[in-house]
Amino acid sequence: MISSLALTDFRSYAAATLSIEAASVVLHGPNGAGKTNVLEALSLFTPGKGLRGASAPEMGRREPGETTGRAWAVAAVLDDGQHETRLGTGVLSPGGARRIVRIDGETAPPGRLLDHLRPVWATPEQDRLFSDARAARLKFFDRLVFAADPDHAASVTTYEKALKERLRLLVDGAEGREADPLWLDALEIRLAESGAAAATARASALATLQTAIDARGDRPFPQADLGLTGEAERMAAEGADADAIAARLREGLRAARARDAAAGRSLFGPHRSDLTALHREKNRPAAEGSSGEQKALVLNLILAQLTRLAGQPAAPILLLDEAPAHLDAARRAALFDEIEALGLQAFLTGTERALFEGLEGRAQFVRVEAGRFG
Ligand SMILES: Nc1ncnc2c1ncn2[C@@H]1O[C@H](COP(=O)(O)OP(=O)(O)OP(=O)(O)O)[C@@H](O)[C@H]1O
Repeated sequence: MISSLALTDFRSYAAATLSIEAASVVLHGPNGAGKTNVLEALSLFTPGKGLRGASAPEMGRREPGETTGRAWAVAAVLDDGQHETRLGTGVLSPGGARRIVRIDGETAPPGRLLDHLRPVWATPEQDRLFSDARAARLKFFDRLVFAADPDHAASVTTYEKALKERLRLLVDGAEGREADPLWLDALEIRLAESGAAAATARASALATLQTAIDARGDRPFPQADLGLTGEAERMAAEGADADAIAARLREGLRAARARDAAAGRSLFGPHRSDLTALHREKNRPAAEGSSGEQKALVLNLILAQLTRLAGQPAAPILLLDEAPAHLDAARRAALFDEIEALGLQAFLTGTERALFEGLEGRAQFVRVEAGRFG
């Protein structure tokens, strides 16, 4: 577990350290105190832009009137009972855009963080996940896939880059500038291969998550029947191999060229897939549910994710922003019991300590105020 955290010029924190003594940590304090900033700092111990999807310069502390974020650092000690690992990330110069990662003092590729820690987060933005825009939902799901299957991020990045290039060529072609047909073919091959890999990883993650949801029963949250729209994902779920899926994607991409060029958008491919969920008990689409119901479904999905990650060598940690929002007292209590039963480390935020009554005596309570720990 993480045994200490140090923030230097990160968001609202000039210099703050927190020594962690319990598996669960409750951060409570008024609005704007800096609670979410702590979760964001912890979410940077995995590749990517963290829980707010922010850029590195945004995270550097700015005094009123300052336009450039300072050089910042987040450091943690990970203690597995046998030995300690020091994890660090930050930028070295004011406004620096590239965050670097250090493990035990050595600069390391961000992907190496996955050998040590797998943060999973739930934020208030997900309260309407199922009625939100499709792209946000797919991104959420891709992150769940990636946490257990790091290659998935590379497939998605390769795919998205090639998709942009293909569209540029097609639009250029439509405007009369000659598009190199060989280059277009090459891009579509790359799209088909990375798209098939991504769809296969998604289908397999979906099956594992559904099994975990089913095994969890309905404790403490309602269950979802998950699905993925998208032809490639359907083929993968039915057992088609990557070559067959890639061949189908190539065919579809080729057929979509004229339409994409005219629309100025890429209308075919697994970037248009979607995660669907049915509230099992009510037999209704999750999208029709209230914020509280959607939150409960998302939390069940996140708990299922944690169950499947628990089998892996790198420890999952749970970051729950505004955890008690939308949850009634019974669900809150059940959530706390569940976190303890999973034996994982969790960081929870909320404005009132009283909302975490069920964790009194079981968690470490930290008062946060104006970028300081009380
Ligand atoms: N780069 C930055 N430099 C300085 N302060 C920042 C920076 N980025 C954000 N802040 C400040 O951090 C504070 C927000 O912190 P945070 O979102 O963690 O609050 P919170 O305790 O989670 O609040 P809430 O309960 O409203 O969600 C704001 O006061 C904001 O101005």
